[in-house]
Amino acid sequence: MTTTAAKPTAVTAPVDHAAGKSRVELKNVSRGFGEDWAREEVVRNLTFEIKPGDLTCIVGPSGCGKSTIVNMVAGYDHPDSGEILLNGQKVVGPAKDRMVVFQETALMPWQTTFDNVVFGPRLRHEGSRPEIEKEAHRLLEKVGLGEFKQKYPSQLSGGMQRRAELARALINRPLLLIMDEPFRGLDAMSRPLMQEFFLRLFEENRRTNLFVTSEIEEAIFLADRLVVLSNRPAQVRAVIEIPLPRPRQFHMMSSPEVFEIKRQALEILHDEAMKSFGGAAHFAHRGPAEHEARA
Ligand SMILES: Nc1ncnc2c1ncn2[C@@H]1O[C@H](COP(=O)(O)OP(=O)(O)OP(=O)(O)O)[C@@H](O)[C@H]1O
Repeated sequence: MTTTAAKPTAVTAPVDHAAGKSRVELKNVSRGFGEDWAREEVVRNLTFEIKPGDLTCIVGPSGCGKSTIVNMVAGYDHPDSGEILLNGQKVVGPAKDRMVVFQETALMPWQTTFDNVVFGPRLRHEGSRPEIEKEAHRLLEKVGLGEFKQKYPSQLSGGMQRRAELARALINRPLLLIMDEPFRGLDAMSRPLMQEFFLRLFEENRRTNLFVTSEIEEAIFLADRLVVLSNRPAQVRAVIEIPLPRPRQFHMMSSPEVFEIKRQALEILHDEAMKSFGGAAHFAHRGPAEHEARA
């Protein structure tokens, strides 16, 4: 199956006053795993801000600690030191004001797309049943799944599943939408369609967004700001503003300023990747025999 829609359907939305007004601050956040001598520091003194109505992209080398950061912002995990604030309030646990869309589908396979979307609000008895269902219908139309409401997740393509997840997150009207490599694993046709679809959705109401990706082009295309991370332990290596106007269009990606931003970010990422390969490169250069002889 292929992704069928690249533009959110025009459906009148109830006013969401919270969208686009939330600020997230990470202040000297550190996190490690393991006991005593075997403890590994994964995030070190991380400080950055996600401004209201902005899409902030975290980019970093593979395994540097991006999901660990997401888990802490979502409240699934806690910093060892430092703090995370949402509109000045310390994040102490998961809540529906911070919704996460992960790269793996989290849709319940035994429920229809519609039932997946209404699941959270129904469980929490938020509003009347007709209200919840009306909003679910609206959101599913919005994400282009109007005709797929009664399908099960396995009957949807990867791109459709991500859109269903978006509807499921958005029904909670989160103050912060967190996307953890949501388009990883999509095929080469679906990924740009999803990027454009997601951009249009974001640009409609500018809900404050934290987006994690390891694709630098995707980050530049989507973001207002890139937070470029170091190798593990993750630290902020650079914060790069993306001066492209909105609505974003693919043709903007061939401008000289995008080329320069890409060069800057790739230089840092390459530098960081080389650090993790440092030991291996040194080993390869001298050869195993020499190492064994010295052992
Ligand atoms: N709960 C945990 N217990 C022990 N180690 C953990 C835990 N969570 C993460 N780690 C370790 O932290 C490191 C960073 O993992 P994380 O998934 O945050 O990185 P990432 O940048 O998201 O990776 P990728 O680019 O592969 O998605 C890894 O070495 C991982 O094993």
